[in-house]
Amino acid sequence: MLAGSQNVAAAKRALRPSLLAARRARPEADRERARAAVAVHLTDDLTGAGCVAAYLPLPSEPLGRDLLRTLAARTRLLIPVVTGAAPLDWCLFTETTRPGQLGIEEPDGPRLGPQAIADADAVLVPALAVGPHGHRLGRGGGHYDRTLALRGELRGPARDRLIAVVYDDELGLDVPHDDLDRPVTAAVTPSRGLISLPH
Ligand SMILES: Nc1nc2c(c(=O)[nH]1)N(C=O)[C@@H](CNc1ccc(C(=O)N[C@@H](CCC(=O)O)C(=O)O)cc1)CN2
Ligand SMILES: Nc1ncnc2c1ncn2[C@@H]1O[C@H](COP(=O)(O)OP(=O)(O)OP(=O)(O)O)[C@@H](O)[C@H]1O
Repeated sequence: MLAGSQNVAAAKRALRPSLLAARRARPEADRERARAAVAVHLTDDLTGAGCVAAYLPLPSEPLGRDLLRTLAARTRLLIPVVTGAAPLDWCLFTETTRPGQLGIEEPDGPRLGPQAIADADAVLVPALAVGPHGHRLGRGGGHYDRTLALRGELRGPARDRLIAVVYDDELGLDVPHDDLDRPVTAAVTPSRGLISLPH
């Protein structure tokens, strides 16, 4: 690894604990308000899509299962499955789920293969923070970076719809990044709504 990317990795590691602690400290009523607001911002925008990739949220993330149910009724909704240090695999959303690797729930249905990410018209991406130009801080597995790199290879350079879902105060932070990071093109927050991010 280059010295520069080692510094970036260390800077990312240093940022995560306070962001995770702030999420854990959010009262359930705030989380519920955030999930509901994000659903309002995304519903009309995404229900016209033929296929959307999202994720089964952890309790502290500002995305709710109600939005996933609404989307699944109207679009093909892809949900990730962690398979190790590789691009994420994908399943269609199912109401019943089981615990997967890393404590994240995963759907019960057949695996579609990592290349299914190329089918999505828009991708909802989990993040702990997002910079002003779309650089995102994830949980550190590199899962989404690998996945979005594969999507870029399969789809080519056309303008993409990669939407990070974060709380208001997590957008616009100074997020360290290197060449492996795949910037998102937009972010949604409870109060600010859906915002396009310039590269
Ligand atoms: N909802 C969701 N799904 C996702 C991600 C994510 O950030 N959020 N990931 C993004 O790449 C991948 C999984 N990466 C993960 C990396 C670390 C932990 C983790 O530290 N889990 C803790 C519990 C965390 C909590 O409750 O806040 C644990 O297992 O102790 C979880 C997922 C794929 N699926
Ligand atoms: N396209 C890639 N190919 C191989 N390794 C990669 C790729 N992208 C990132 N990585 C590696 O994955 C590790 C974690 O990266 P990083 O800290 O950016 O994860 P993250 O974006 O926070 O996590 P996630 O994408 O799972 O939300 C780093 O060691 C990084 O070098």
